[in-house]
Amino acid sequence: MSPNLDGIRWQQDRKMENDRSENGIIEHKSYARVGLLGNPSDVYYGRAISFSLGNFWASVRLEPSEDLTIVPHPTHDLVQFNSLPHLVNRLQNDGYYGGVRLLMAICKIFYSYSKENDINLHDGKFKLSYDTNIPRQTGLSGSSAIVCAALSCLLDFYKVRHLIKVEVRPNLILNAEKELGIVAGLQDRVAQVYGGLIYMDFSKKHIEDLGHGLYRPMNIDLLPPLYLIYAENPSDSGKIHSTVRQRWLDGDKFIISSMEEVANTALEGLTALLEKDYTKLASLMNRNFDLRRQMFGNDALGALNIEMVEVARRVGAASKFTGSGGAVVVFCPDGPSQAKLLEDACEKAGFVFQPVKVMPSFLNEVDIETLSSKLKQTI
Ligand SMILES: Nc1ncnc2c1ncn2[C@@H]1O[C@H](COP(=O)(O)OP(=O)(O)O)[C@@H](O)[C@H]1O
Ligand SMILES: O=C(O)[C@H]1O[C@H](OP(=O)(O)O)[C@H](O)[C@@H](O)[C@@H]1O
Ligand SMILES: [Mg+2]
Repeated sequence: MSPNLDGIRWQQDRKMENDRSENGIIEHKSYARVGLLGNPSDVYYGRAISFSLGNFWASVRLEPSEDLTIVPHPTHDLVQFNSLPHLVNRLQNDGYYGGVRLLMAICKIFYSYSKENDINLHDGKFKLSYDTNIPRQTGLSGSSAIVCAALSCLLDFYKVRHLIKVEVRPNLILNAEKELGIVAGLQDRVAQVYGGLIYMDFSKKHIEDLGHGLYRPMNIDLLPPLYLIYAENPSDSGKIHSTVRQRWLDGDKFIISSMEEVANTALEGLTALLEKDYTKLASLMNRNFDLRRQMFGNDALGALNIEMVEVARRVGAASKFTGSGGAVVVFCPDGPSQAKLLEDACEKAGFVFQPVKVMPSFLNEVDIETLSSKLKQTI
């Protein structure tokens, strides 16, 4: 685009923003996330390093209104079908639910939290709608992106951003999903609330003393170029019930020690990133996935998911799941030529291959003020 056209586009964007703010309309985006090291130990008092992924996002729009309305999305909350096979096909691919229940759940959790903490909410009402381009069931945290963007809208509509600390917000997002029976941990929600690259420590002591983990934003320039692989229709992958959580609760020694080792990949990864020791980063990423595979087993992970990891490893790259499966994050130690080999291999295998775009932190001044002073600084 020419500089002149850029200028016109910029003015149009500003005009639209002004029009929206005059009408009291609030819009927030929340991005997908990549668990780079340590996941899923976040669910087990472990540690993680994750970042906000600019390639995909969800957006939520809040418009002041006479009634309180949650607007179904025209495609994600489809209730009108061409035929019975269309309905069945849709349920088989995407399940029964869209985002409406997520918006309702965060409204409930936000209200309860405000009440319990003597945060006064005005009587205004609103219409809440959403959109998302985060591929579903790919372990890129599409559900919490919708919840996170909605929470941000509520914070601004009720003007309580300064009263609900940044560290607490991931818990609210997680609680909204727990309310719906969605099994999840805090890692994703932390990355989505903070943006950028974050080191997280979920040690039992922190969780019990503070009610949340310790979260340290890191400079995104510490990251080498990374790539993302995902499957557009991730079939049955990762859906087989896993017994890992029960085994951990039952004190299974192998699961407990393996989870500690997974958590250590994040601790060692912190030093490796700070020193830009990318050889070490590659070995930690591989180790992280290998430990997951030993704990969960091939059936629970799914053949397609394992193939996504293997396709990268066959060209000598390091790879692991971004979340619980469906997408893989890759580091190519040999640089662009290796990435090209991988791109070709992905095309042959029918996987989508994309360079990763890391989103910088999007905390504003009001958000940062809610943080305790030693957690304000980026490491
Ligand atoms: N793209 C989407 N559009 C609408 N709702 C979604 C979308 N992705 C997830 N959800 C909602 O979140 C719930 C959990 O989604 P999940 O499969 O865990 O996705 P993810 O791993 O991407 O977070 C779904 O049952 C649905 O209610
Ligand atoms: O297993 C994991 O790595 C993560 O799984 C969940 O994320 P999802 O995007 O649904 O795959 C969970 O919410 C995270 O806390 C785990 O680390
Ligand atoms: Mg989810």
